[in-house]
Amino acid sequence: MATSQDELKKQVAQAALKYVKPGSVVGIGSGSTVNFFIDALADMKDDIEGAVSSSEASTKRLKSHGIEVIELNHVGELPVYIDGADEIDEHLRMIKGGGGALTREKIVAAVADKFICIVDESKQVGRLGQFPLPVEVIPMARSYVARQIVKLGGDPEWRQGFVTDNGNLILDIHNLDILDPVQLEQQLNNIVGVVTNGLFAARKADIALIATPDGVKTTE
Ligand SMILES: O=C(CO)[C@H](O)[C@H](O)COP(=O)(O)O
Repeated sequence: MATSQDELKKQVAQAALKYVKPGSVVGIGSGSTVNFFIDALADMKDDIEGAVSSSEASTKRLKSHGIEVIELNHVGELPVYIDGADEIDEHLRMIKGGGGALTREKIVAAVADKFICIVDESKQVGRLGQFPLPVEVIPMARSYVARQIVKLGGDPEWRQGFVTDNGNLILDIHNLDILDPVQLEQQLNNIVGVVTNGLFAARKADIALIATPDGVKTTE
């Protein structure tokens, strides 16, 4: 019988537990794969100091398991950050932000010593860019930022009705030819009104755990 995608997500979430250091604070991403990780982490809650969360949704789930959520500003060391991705390439560069939590995810990832990316094999790509690239934008800059994105060759689409945890909006960029992810990440961030974008190329993952029907594969 074929392994379901949820089963793969559960397996990769379980495999990530071995990277959690007893006594430490754990950085937690967002999304359905991370939800499985949070559920698995609940069994270890007495062995960790707590968690730093990258979204209101993850905070709620962590608290529902009785896992203490600590404000990032109160944390000195964050050995690992565990998060999913919408796409990941062979260099462990990613597109993230399908759930709209990209800015807080990027902040927590920046603080962490190691970024462990947990995905099922459907997220692996040869070249980033099939998944629309999310950009978090200050609301009053929406039209201006959209015009600048068109100049870069992309087709921005306003994720209407969606508000980020930071009170901003999301433009999803379609049809972008991403030749140099590091350069594009910087170019997009340089547009006034952009908070950040979903390319995780300058700070990519350190380890990818990829769930396949034959087991979880590790890439470093
Ligand atoms: O970046 C994210 C949220 O902003 C998620 O990590 C990404 O969308 C993957 O989610 P899922 O595990 O549900 O496929």
